[in-house]
Amino acid sequence: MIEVQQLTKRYGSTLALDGLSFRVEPGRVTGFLGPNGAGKSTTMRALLGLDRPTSGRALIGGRRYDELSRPLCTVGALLEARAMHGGRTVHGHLLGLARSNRIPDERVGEVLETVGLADVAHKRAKGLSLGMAQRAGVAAALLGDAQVLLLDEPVNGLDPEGILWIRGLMRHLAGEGRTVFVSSHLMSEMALTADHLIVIGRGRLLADTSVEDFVARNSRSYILIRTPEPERMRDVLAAGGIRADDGPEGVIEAVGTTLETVGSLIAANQVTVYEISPQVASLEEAFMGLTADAVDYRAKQEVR
Ligand SMILES: Nc1ncnc2c1ncn2[C@@H]1O[C@H](COP(=O)(O)OP(=O)(O)OP(=O)(O)O)[C@@H](O)[C@H]1O
Repeated sequence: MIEVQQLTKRYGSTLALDGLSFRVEPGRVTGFLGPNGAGKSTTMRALLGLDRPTSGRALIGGRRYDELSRPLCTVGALLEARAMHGGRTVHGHLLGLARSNRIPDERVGEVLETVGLADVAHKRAKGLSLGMAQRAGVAAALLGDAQVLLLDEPVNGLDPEGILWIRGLMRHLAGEGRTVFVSSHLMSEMALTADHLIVIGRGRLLADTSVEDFVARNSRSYILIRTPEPERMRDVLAAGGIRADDGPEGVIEAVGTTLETVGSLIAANQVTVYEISPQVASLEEAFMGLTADAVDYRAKQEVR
């Protein structure tokens, strides 16, 4: 379990985290979402003892990172894929990590198999593709067989096959009862992978919700109608008990109805229409709506 309590981090005049609190439960994949600069990496770094919070606490299994006796066996983390020294082999890098954490040498072979790098284990890090480096980073995170896993943008640099693999791996690890906390700036990716979502913006909590609820609340569907007779169309819809919202560029959005119902009303009342089509607002749009203020704030800050 991960607990973040009233976490605040200030870098000079930048307030990166502003009293952030949330918990990440075991047995499920929790997506950590926010636009660029929201504070995701800062939170992860605070959890891993790489950044000292200005105030508040970031705990793993009830302890600060620097209080853990065998950190790698408590929390496995993937932060920066290119963190390996270019001259070392993947095998050498993992062996060094294993030995400094009192993890048996055999474990290195096991994790290399798990991430599909057994064949390139003796290649130097600088010769690896970004996708391979990402897999090597995942291998390091798995090395200590930790109950808590922190993955910062793990799909970065992976090809479609790699993306499917990492999704499957995260689900598998959560299925084993582990706490899996994964950051991303893509809502669509998280909707496919995560069970639960923590959404932040400007270092503050914006949402703490199940993916199911987020999808149910934000997948807005409607029938788009483009017509040269908007007033008549509105009257016809109102007479049929259908709500009509104003869409962009003068279109009408009929909510809570079907294409068939609207089509029949149009035919029965002989309204001229240029377009009638079903629409579903994407999760990405819903996410952008939720975080819009946070993004605006940053843009304004940068202009100053
Ligand atoms: N070492 C640092 N010194 C100064 N400011 C920093 C430092 N690290 C982060 N920040 C600032 O803190 C804020 C949060 O950054 P952070 O990297 O945590 O966001 P993020 O959500 O991980 O973004 P991204 O998706 O772009 O990685 C940003 O405004 C960033 O510019």
